[in-house]
Amino acid sequence: MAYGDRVIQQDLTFTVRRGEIFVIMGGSGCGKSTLLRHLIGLKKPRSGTICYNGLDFWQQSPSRKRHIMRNWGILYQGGALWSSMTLAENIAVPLKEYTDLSAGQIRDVIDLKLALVGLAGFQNYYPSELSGGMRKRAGLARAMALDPEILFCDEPTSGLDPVSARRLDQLILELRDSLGATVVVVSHDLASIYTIAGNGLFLDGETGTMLATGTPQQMLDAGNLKVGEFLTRGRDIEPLS
Ligand SMILES: Nc1ncnc2c1ncn2[C@@H]1O[C@H](COP(=O)(O)OP(=O)(O)OP(=O)(O)O)[C@@H](O)[C@H]1O
Repeated sequence: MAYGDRVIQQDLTFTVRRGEIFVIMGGSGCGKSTLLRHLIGLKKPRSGTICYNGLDFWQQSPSRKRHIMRNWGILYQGGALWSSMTLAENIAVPLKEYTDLSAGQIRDVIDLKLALVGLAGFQNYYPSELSGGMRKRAGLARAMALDPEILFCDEPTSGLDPVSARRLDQLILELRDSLGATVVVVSHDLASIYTIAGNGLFLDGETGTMLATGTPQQMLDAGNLKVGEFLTRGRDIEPLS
């Protein structure tokens, strides 16, 4: 992965398994968001391949790419809702763009998705009328509008108070369990990582590559000092040496 001549990360090899919550972790500026941009098809890797269900994404035709992307939901930092639209209108956008549902059916899906994230009855609220946690949950409802196979979340708990953050973690776990979605999360929130992560990887900004992969415990057990410091900071766990 590179911007111009500057290589951000290289030699990344990992697999996200269906139905798991996979967390991309690492310190500030190491390239987590850049990796996410590659995974959601916004940026082409300088070299190497990114495969979905065995298909090399960048080798696909534009229509096939669009078809693959139709099965993704994305929760951006802050929720990224359109401020001039109500929650119902926000969630209706992908439904109108990608489906032939009638207005009544779209209303039903909106009601369902808002109920799923604990926002039943908030259809006519504008994002500015909601708390940060509610905005994230509304963003999640929009990301889930098309019943995606893969849900990508960029720092979902950033900017939230601890109670809202843990509620969002629980919601992500529930969505994975009830809808069977695969979830890929960028996070450096330790409480969140230990709550939701099945597997993940640790990116290092200094060496520009991944230092560990696996469950958080496996990453700790692998004994890399930087990974150990990251995964035990502020916790009552002895850093590995
Ligand atoms: N559009 C861009 N053009 C050039 N360089 C960029 C661009 N976006 C990010 N970078 C650089 O790439 C590096 C990785 O950035 P990135 O945002 O992916 O890191 P991050 O791990 O997500 O950081 P943070 O945790 O602080 O959000 C940084 O040095 C950043 O300055």
